[in-house]
Amino acid sequence: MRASLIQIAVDRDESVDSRRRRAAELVRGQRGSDLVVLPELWPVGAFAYESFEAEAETLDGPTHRAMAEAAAAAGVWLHAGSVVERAPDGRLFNTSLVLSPEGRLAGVYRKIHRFGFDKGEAVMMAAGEDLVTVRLPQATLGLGTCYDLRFPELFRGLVDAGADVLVVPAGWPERRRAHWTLLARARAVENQSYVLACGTAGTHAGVEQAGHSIVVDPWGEVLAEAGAGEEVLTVDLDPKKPAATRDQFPALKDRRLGLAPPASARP
Ligand SMILES: O=C(O)CCC(=O)C(=O)O
Repeated sequence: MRASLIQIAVDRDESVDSRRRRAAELVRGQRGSDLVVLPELWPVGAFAYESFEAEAETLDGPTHRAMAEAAAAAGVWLHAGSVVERAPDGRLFNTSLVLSPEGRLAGVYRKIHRFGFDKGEAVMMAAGEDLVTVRLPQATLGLGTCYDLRFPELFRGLVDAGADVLVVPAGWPERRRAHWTLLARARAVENQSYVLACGTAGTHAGVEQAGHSIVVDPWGEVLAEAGAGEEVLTVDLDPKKPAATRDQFPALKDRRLGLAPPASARP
């Protein structure tokens, strides 16, 4: 199973329309891959909070349309990264779209953990509530977005729902790049799953992006890692490897759920 991560540059000098056209062209160029992944909020920029309202799209908006056409033209499954979605009730969500090789909408994931503490995304956007997996012929994708990577229970929930390839689009800042790499490897090892973590390059809203998109196998080995600039990272995955790893080293079977709280915390 061939996966290509498109680490597109999100710089403040490029318009959203231009980047959307460029992203579509990059996706079209990935014919031969089975799965293509774009990063978080690449049309607008994950930190371009002042543009969120103006660039918000309905689910069937311009990014969806452009990406559906590009996925169908390339004949690939496309995790189209995320967009600022305006829901019918007016709320904004950080929403990821997965498209089939025919351009059909196969999955919608609204980011569950919003970043920013008391500002930015955390106050401007509503939180998703639902775990999302998407069944491909070769694998089951489990979806997370950027800051979600810090919350292991989300990914464990995805594994319990059958995921074996965890896909994490992001707009991760350079300043915390060491966390990005460490957390991607941790999520792969503890869940005995592939992790495809696709970030952005460039600088927008004064935030330098980490780049360094990374593909980790279910044993925690880094199969490929991008540099800082715009780049397409292509890697071949073995769809049998998550199950083989779980058979050979069956740590997931040793989970102890529902442990009692410490005696001192009991009423
Ligand atoms: O957790 C982090 O350090 C970065 C998270 C982030 O930038 C995001 O979720 O947009």
